[in-house]
Amino acid sequence: MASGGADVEVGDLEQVTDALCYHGEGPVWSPTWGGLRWVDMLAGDVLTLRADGSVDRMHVGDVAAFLRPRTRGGWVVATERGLSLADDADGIPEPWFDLWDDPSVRMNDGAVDFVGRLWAGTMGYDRVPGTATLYRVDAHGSVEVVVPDATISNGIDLSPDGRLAYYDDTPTGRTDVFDVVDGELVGRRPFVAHGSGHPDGLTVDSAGNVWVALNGAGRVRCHSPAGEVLAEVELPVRLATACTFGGDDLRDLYVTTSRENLDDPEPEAGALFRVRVSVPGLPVRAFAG
Ligand SMILES: O=C1O[C@H](CS(=O)(=O)O)[C@@H](O)[C@H](O)[C@H]1O
Repeated sequence: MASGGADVEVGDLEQVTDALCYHGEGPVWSPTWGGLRWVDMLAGDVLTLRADGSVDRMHVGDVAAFLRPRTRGGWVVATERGLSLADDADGIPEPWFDLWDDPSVRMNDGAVDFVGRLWAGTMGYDRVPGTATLYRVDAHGSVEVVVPDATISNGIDLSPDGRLAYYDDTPTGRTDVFDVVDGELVGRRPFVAHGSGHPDGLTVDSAGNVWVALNGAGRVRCHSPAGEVLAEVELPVRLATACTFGGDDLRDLYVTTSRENLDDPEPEAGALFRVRVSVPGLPVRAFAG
């Protein structure tokens, strides 16, 4: 079931795939690969939705955390501790470099900024507080720590003018917002405290609204730039993990789901869902490396 507020309307929810994933995450719409790709994160697989509705699966490593197109063609994928690069859309990515050695920490969600740098978030397999980091990686592979001491570095995205960055460190129960000044994230403050569910992936639409997947609460909630709730998409499964806009007009909101660690998953847990919305998303930003 889906419901919309005055400024944002949402249509009926559609199940796009069977429950193909153990832990679906990281949906990205890109003309580079002709539509939607997402990950079955802990299987280390990247899935591609073809125009006829079929799904291709490609194994890229022990973990496939998130992916983005590259400006020169091909794509980048975050694996367990590093980044891999492919030169063309359907090419298998080759390891580029690892960011750390510690096997207790893995990649999680990420994004690309307006100048083509990659933001790569991490988490400890045991979710030890303070062991996660948000890194920034430039086109040449130079790495900087942007947010230290997080616990589950999760969804991150920018406002349409690039001046704000919204960020989930899941166990805080909040989405926070930073000012982006000369590419640095400064002035961190709470944007929204979510009453239910765990803030997971997020995406910002072309009006600057922030859509947050609430893992455990089975919904995606749309907040205005002022933080008010404008709309909500309710899923038939508890573990809603991430969302992105796709389709030719960028008005299809795709939502990934999971059955990670569930003893009693719903039959649809791990499926991909889609709903039409009245406000389009923003085109994907490609990695410059
Ligand atoms: O992004 C992720 O988030 C979840 C965190 S939670 O379950 O919502 O608390 C985590 O379980 C998952 O492994 C990770 O990919």
